[in-house]
Amino acid sequence: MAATIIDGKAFAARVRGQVAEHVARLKEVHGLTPGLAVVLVGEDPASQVYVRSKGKQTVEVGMASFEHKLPAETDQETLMALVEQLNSDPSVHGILVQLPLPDHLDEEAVLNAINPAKDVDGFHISNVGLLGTGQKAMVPCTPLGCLMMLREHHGSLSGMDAVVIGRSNIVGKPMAQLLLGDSCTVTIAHSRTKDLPEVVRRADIVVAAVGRPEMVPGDWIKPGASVIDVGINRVPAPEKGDGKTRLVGDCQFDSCAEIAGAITPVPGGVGPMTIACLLANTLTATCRAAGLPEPEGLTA
Ligand SMILES: Nc1nc(=O)c2c([nH]1)NC[C@@H]1CN(c3ccc(C(=O)N[C@@H](CCC(=O)O)C(=O)O)cc3)C=[N+]21
Repeated sequence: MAATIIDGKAFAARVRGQVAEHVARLKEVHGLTPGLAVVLVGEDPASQVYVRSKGKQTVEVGMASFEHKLPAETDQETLMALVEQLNSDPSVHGILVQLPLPDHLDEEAVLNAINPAKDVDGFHISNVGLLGTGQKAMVPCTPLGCLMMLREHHGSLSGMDAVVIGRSNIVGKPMAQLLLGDSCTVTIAHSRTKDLPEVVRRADIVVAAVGRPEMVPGDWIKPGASVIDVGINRVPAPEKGDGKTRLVGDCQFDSCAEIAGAITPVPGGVGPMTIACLLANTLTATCRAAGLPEPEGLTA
């Protein structure tokens, strides 16, 4: 195996350490405690696990954590009213509404009701526009975490060929904007892309964000390229026993690791960085709201 394994778990722990230092100083010097509110509608077990883990890490870095669990049948008005309440609560600096929402709810309307300054997911239309025009925005956590790992590994990304596989609003599109902001030549590939293997073979940086288990094999990868695997797919693992599952990414780890220069594992890669960046964004939102200088190295 030739590739450097980018340890997202260790990187995320360092980011949380930096966040915790800033939080301690905010408390001591300014009497400010950053607060993150997470809203979960419904009882999806995977979502509950993520929300619990976010809440635990929020408290560990010294922030206040507010969890709002609403039943699956919650109506639009009730959810919008909760968002309004959090918007006007001075102890809440960041708001995250866990996605996906149940089908009967209007996701776009809910996300756009969040005060953009508290929009730590970066999904509000004005943050999307700010990012797209290179202005100061709240940046989506997963792409921000991917960018941090790439910058750490490469230093400058200027002039590199980057291929983002997947065009979602949560990962693919903002990832492409961030890479463009760091002067990569960016291609966004998707399900209709002609000759995807050839497109991917041109890339110095591959970001796989499609949600299809192990769809990128090693022979699509240019030797020495950096592979960032955003996929978190739970698949059956009969070898572990009846009904057992395991997590795999969108890339075939072993074959890609033989050819790549660097690769993120699943689990232990992008996932932990996503949560660390959520905490970083909450810190950033708190500093901006208070008119204080932003933490260095924790923003795009
Ligand atoms: N508004 C919103 N913002 C989100 O950021 C958001 C969301 N909704 N809905 C759900 C997805 C999913 N998500 C993950 C974060 C961390 C891990 C993570 O840390 N995963 C571990 C493994 C966890 C396990 O073992 O299941 C890892 O990759 O090492 C996974 C998934 C954030 N999401």
